Amino acid sequence: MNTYKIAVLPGDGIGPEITDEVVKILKRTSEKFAFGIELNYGRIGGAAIDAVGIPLEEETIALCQKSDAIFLGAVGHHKYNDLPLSIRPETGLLQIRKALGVFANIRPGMILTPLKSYSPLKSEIIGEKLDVCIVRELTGGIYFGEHRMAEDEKSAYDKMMYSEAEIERIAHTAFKIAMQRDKRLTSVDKANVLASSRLWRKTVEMVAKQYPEVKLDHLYVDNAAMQLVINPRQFDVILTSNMFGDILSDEMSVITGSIGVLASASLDADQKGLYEPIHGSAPDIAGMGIANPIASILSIAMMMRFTFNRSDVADAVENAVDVVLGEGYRTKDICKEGDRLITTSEMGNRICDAI
Ligand SMILES: NC(=O)C1=CN([C@@H]2O[C@H](COP(=O)(O)OP(=O)(O)OC[C@H]3O[C@@H](n4cnc5c(N)ncnc54)[C@H](O)[C@@H]3O)[C@@H](O)[C@H]2O)C=CC1
Ligand SMILES: CC(C)CC(=O)C(=O)O
Ligand SMILES: [Mg+2]
Repeated sequence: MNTYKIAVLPGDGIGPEITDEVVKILKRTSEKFAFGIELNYGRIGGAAIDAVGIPLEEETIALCQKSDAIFLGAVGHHKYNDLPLSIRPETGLLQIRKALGVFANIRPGMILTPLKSYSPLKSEIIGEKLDVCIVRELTGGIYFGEHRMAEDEKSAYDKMMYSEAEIERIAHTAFKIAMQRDKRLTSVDKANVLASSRLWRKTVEMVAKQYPEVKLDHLYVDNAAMQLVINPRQFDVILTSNMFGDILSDEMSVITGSIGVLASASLDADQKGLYEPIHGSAPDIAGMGIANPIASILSIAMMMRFTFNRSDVADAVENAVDVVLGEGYRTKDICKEGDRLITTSEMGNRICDAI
């Protein structure tokens, strides 16, 4: 029997609540599909700051490195806002991504069928189906450049830098994904203003020569943000840098109904991955039992598909989510009149039962 070694990093805010539901799903799938799981917990973000004064310990990095895959809830809370950048919870997240080399962040922007009417966009804009895949570069760019505040605190800068090699590898990831989909790729940059974006565009065009079947186009990020709302179906795969992908994927989450349902996989060159919902720690709803665990549960489906090659398990989890939503059960973020409002934990239980 295969045993999957999974590191579990709950983090802060709603992180521990949604992680509890993920663990239920892992246990249920391991019983149903007869594989072993070894879960090992680690600290990150505020949880690590409270315990040891820094947001990411060597011990957590080592735990992740010796695991087959990692699930991460979310990090951050305003109580850490006054800490220096270098020891904020979010820095722990950036550090673990870098330490694991998970440069390719795949964020599917899909409308789950039972949630079609939850999109704020008109039904004729959404059409029959919306399925966009955002491929975001995750370990470079402005989040990893030097951040400096002048001594008088009257000026500050953040350096945005990309190397050709960094752009090349994420472009290959995006083209390969496009080849398995509708073979359309939109690269999003700000090449009319930024030097790093000019290099981005040039490199993407160079990589494109190896994928002649893929239709490539380019958009500036401001226009891309607008086009996503005007006509999201024009997109198949969107390839973009770290910060632009961060912003566009939150926009995408609104189009698909709620940030509580969008999953993500962050992969290294060997498909080893860190799996996390796209949302943050949502301190405004932490501890209330109302957080939507679906984004995290669907991240486990991605883990099964990408790291463990278990499409059967991934399909079962995705299908169970569809069944429960199809029955009208909703957490607060996606609950309208006539729906059956349930808690975070009830949602996890129902999805488990439907697997
Ligand atoms: N991957 C991560 O760990 C991320 C961490 N953050 C951190 O999280 C903290 C809060 O950041 P925000 O900007 O408020 O973004 P956020 O994504 O945590 O929350 C934005 C809004 O969405 C709601 N929301 C988020 N997840 C939800 C869920 N599963 N179910 C229902 N509603 C949900 C929240 O209640 C809030 O109203 C900050 O410290 C931020 O730095 C933000 C984004 C990603
Ligand atoms: C710390 C942030 C870069 C996290 C975030 O917003 C994200 O990865 O979506
Ligand atoms: Mg984000």
